Amino acid sequence: MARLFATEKAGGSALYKLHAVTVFAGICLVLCYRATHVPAAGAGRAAWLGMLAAELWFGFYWVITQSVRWCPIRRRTFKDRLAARYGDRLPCVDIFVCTADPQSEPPSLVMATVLSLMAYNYPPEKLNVYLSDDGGSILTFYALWETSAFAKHWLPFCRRYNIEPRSPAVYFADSDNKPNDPRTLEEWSVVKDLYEGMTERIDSVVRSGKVPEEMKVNHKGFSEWNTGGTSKDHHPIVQILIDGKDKGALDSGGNVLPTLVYMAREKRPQYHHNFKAGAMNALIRVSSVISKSPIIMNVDCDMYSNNSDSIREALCFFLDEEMGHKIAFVQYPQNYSNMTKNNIYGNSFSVINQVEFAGLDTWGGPLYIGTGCFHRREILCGRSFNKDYKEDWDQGIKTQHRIDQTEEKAKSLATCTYEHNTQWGNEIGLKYGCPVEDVITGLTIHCRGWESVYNNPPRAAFIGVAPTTISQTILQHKRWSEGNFSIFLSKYCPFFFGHGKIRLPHQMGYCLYGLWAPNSLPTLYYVLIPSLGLLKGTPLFPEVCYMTSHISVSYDLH
Ligand SMILES: O=c1ccn([C@@H]2O[C@H](COP(=O)(O)OP(=O)(O)O[C@H]3O[C@H](CO)[C@@H](O)[C@H](O)[C@H]3O)[C@@H](O)[C@H]2O)c(=O)[nH]1
Ligand SMILES: [Mn+2]
Repeated sequence: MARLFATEKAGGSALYKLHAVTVFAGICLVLCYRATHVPAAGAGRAAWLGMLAAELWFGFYWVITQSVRWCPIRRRTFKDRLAARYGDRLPCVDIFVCTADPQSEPPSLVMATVLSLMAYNYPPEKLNVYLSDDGGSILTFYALWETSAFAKHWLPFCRRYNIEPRSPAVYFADSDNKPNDPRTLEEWSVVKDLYEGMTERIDSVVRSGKVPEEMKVNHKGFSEWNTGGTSKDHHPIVQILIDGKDKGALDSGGNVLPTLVYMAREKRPQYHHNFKAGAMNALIRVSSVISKSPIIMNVDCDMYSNNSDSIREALCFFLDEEMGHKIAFVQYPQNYSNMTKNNIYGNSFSVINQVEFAGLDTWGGPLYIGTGCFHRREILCGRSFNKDYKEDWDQGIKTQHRIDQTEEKAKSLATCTYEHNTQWGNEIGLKYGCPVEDVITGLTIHCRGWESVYNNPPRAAFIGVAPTTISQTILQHKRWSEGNFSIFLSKYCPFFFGHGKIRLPHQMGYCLYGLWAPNSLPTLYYVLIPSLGLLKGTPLFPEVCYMTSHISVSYDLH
């Protein structure tokens, strides 16, 4: 049967290997020189040996990086074959969006993300969007309620004109998207006005910090906030704003709408909430009584969908007859739209996105990086690889139940104590206790025998907001370096934990990130000591000889 995706070697690999061989020779020569030219004691020997140690480290680290550079591959999907083979008989998909704070993550932008996800080119009755609000804020709930109303106009508009991207914020901000045809223009203006009206209302409610009383009568959900409570101390809240199974919930074009759910898990000061991993695990459970789709996709609230075909592309991997049964998750790259002119903080992750993840894909797949990722529910919940296991792509809750009963059941799954004495956060769901919960979760999935796939289509699937200041950048890098290093030092060290479970280059690939933090020490040494040596007149590098026309000048730094 024709494959649903193709795997190709990335171009230029032979050239790269040639280059790597020369670099390797260079490294050997440098180390040789260092080892054979150690100065006498007192003439800078300590500094020299330090240079040797740093160079040994760099050489070692360079070898580690070869795992992800040696033979990158590219994946290409065949959505037309998927369509021909399955038509609309596709699995249900649950989409999880995490937000934490209405002040630093403005609800109007979160809602643009939610709308872009609801508008996927996918049968709406099979789509369920969940928003987890770790801020437990009535402002975010209000914004989502507004969104549920606007979606009735936005979704049919997206479909009718097949627009991209489907985040209204981004779409309307680009004046090139303004249609010329007068009839279309009229509809465009109506939808744009509705969108701007909604955004203004949300922003003004967020600015004032409270929802006007007359708005609160519009939905029973607002009463959840009647009892007081703060963002760190409140009962669990689950509100199904749109029930996709309700035959009466239709958009303005008469089509079914995707299910839309608001969740704020219970928070109490005496219980640790485990940050995003805790929110994700609560979402896994809550969704299991509302939709229970076999596929779970998750994104950060600032990452809108830029490509409405991403679900179908991910399914080309999962539903592929030959390889699909091995694939646990499909990871898309993190792309950003707000890069500073010269990308001075290196936030675009071009090397990771273009090279390293494609390189990791050769050896068993990219890391799970917490956003823009499609998982199989069963595997995220702890299943180990077994070649005879057949996924039930039909699973999911398809019949309508009473909303209030479902909500009550869901709430009981989002309490602080639910996970006590269970394997949640350990064997089941995302792992707790690590600043990069995503990476360690992905590692355990790989070690349970599964593979992952990296999909980087020409049209970016997700676009987010990168840190824009040096302090935000440093904070983020500190968390990532610290998190990956703590994995390296823990019992999950890829070389030991992964031994016999994942291939050596795959272990090396994981360690590349695990060793980011210690890499800083030799780097610091290498930028500081030679400069100090220069001031003191201690040479740490060989003499450089210039050949001018006739005479040869020997140039020494001291
Ligand atoms: O207690 C919390 C803290 C954070 N979040 C959400 O988690 C996401 C990521 O948090 P953010 O503060 O934006 O961290 P980043 O450094 O941007 O996140 C990157 O790094 C994290 C750790 O590796 C991954 O989980 C993320 O997906 C990845 O985008 C956001 O949507 C937050 O709203 C929660 O839901 N609850
Ligand atoms: Mn972020």
